[in-house]
Amino acid sequence: MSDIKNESVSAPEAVYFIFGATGDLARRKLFPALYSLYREGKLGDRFAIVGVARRPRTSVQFRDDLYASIQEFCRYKPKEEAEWNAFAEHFSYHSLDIGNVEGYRELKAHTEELEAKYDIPGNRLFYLALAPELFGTVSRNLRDGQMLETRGWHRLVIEKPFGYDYPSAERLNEEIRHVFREEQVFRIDHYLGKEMVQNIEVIRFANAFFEPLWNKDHIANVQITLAETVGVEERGAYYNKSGALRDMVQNHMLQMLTMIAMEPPSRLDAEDIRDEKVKVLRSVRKYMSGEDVRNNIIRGQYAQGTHRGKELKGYREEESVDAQSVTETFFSARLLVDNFRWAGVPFYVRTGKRLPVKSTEIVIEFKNVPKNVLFARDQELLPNLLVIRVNPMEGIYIKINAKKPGNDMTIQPVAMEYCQSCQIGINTPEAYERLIFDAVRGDHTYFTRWDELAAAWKLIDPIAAAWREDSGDLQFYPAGSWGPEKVDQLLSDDGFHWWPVNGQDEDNVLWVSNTGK
Ligand SMILES: NC(=O)C1=CN([C@@H]2O[C@H](COP(=O)(O)OP(=O)(O)OC[C@H]3O[C@@H](n4cnc5c(N)ncnc54)[C@H](OP(=O)(O)O)[C@@H]3O)[C@@H](O)[C@H]2O)C=CC1
Ligand SMILES: O=C1O[C@H](COP(=O)(O)O)[C@@H](O)[C@H](O)[C@H]1O
Repeated sequence: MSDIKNESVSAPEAVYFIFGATGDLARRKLFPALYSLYREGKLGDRFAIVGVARRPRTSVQFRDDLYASIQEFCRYKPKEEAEWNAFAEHFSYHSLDIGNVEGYRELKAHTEELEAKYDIPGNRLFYLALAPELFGTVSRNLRDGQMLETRGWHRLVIEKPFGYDYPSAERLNEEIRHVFREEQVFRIDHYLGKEMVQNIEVIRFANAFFEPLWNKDHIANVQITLAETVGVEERGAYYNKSGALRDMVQNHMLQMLTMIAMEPPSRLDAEDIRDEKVKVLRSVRKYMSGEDVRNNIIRGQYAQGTHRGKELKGYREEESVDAQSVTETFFSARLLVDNFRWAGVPFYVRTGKRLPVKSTEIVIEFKNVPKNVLFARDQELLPNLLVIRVNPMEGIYIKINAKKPGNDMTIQPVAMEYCQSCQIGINTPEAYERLIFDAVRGDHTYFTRWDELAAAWKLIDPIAAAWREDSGDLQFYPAGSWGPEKVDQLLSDDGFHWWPVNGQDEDNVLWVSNTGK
């Protein structure tokens, strides 16, 4: 069967394999996503899910783990025993060491039984919730263990991080591509599954308010913030090698930037959209010298601090982190997109752990009207803002100037807010639900194509190289603060400042809002 996109509203019949089924990602994200899809009738009845990992586990124990995961992390809770059993019976567990090809032959026999039981025509989706070093081995052994010899489609879903730099990503890609074609590969960036990231296209291209203004003539700067309150938690060993640059910037931050900056695609088709995104990444100015990197990028690491009265340790004291580590837990940059649309418009990005709030927001700051307008003579006009709230609040916020009621011409900024999460709940459906559903239907739109990924690494590698040469620019910031002090200077040098996130200023004063908050 060909690997064509299936537009139907429910998933085609398939066996889903979760490699890494005993791991954290499966427990916190994948099982809950599968249950939500089931509850919404999107999986139908003809499906099977096989958990694969090394440790011995019976299918009954596996279903107990599944139940615990749904109870803790899923937005739906099991209703009654019969309903739960009807779902859980689709799950089974297969213990296998990724490197052992014999194990795949046993898996094949198990899968064929499931396909016969549920009348599934050989469609197989392999989700690799595994360390990336194992991707190549799994791909090879799926082929050598004859797991790809059916008449149905075969798709591979892979998690980030995809490589450590461009050369390692290319090697990884080669290993996978010996077995799977590009159109069979779905590289996850869960930010692309978020409601408001997908909404960027609609906000931009379906509004006469914004579309004509979306360029250097009308936009002064763009600010993308991805702030987290958490530290590295128990992922110190992974994070210490990755840092914010590889963990967040190479993927989520650049993906949001491309959605904001891309040209309208000729069709709303996965390949057309991804073509436009690649063009943006190729237009982002590369910082090749140490001086360019120092002038445009700030990296920081959290030191001891406090958050809401709680004492927090510094990064170097975290579990599995080297006491001399120079890994950045904070990144901020002035990025430039050197094309006709964006020439000269700074895109300021910042992301960090142990910041004061959990918030992902994109602020579009518009250029001001000419200052000689009569009423603006003796008043400082604030710029118009469009704020796209991505996470955890979801919505759109517009700030405009209006006359203050009264006899004179005093101008005040007012806000118009569409708070989506207040109305329909946060992140509904969750990113992983959308992405699993898209992958099983063969829709690549919100997955990263290889050339996108390659272009992103080519932007990141020179920054990492400059940092390796000179770690002297690492700035420490107290946990619970907004990062190194210098991060404000990045904008003030250009005559701008960061807009507060979550609609709050530093003293937690809410902005004017028509929702009455
Ligand atoms: N956790 C998260 O929130 C996120 C994770 N990711 C990525 O997802 C992937 C998985 O992460 P996570 O779940 O946290 O990792 P964990 O360490 O929690 O789980 C790893 C899984 O891999 C299995 N495994 C490891 N080696 C083998 C092997 N040789 N043969 C068979 N199974 C093996 C483990 O099974 P067992 O121990 O039973 O052998 C376990 O199920 C990683 O690439 C990570 O970067 C990406 C975004 C977020
Ligand atoms: O991919 C990752 O993302 C999370 C943040 O995701 P969010 O959806 O909660 O905003 C981050 O904590 C983690 O370090 C990173 O690997």
